[in-house]
Amino acid sequence: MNAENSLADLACEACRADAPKIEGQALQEQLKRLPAWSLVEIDGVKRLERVYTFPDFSAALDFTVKIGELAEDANHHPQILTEWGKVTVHWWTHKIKGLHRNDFILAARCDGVY
Ligand SMILES: C[C@H](O)[C@H](O)[C@H]1CNC2=NC(N)=NC(=O)C2=N1
Repeated sequence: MNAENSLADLACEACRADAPKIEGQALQEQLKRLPAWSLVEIDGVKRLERVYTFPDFSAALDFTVKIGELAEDANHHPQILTEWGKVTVHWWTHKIKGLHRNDFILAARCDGVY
């Protein structure tokens, strides 16, 4: 069982506006558990990013629906860009304008349905 799978199995917690952001060394440690993901910063907000590739638009759309369903199940939602052959997913926690443990859990769950 690799670290990524155990990450996907963790429970998401209801995120509060005063929840601590994951930053610094803790952020680097969590990133190691998501080798296919990158850390990006857009408009001053750190996010997790992965680009998934597919044979066509239909497969990309099917994956998009799966991501939407796991997001709804967790009440934690990504930004998704769906294109022909590509789905770009960004995770961050809007309430804290940064990264929360939930974002790492959901990113791992996305990998689980890819
Ligand atoms: C009211 C609802 O629970 C909140 O707006 C949830 C919905 N999904 C969410 N998703 C993400 N990524 N961040 C949030 O802060 C967030 N908040």
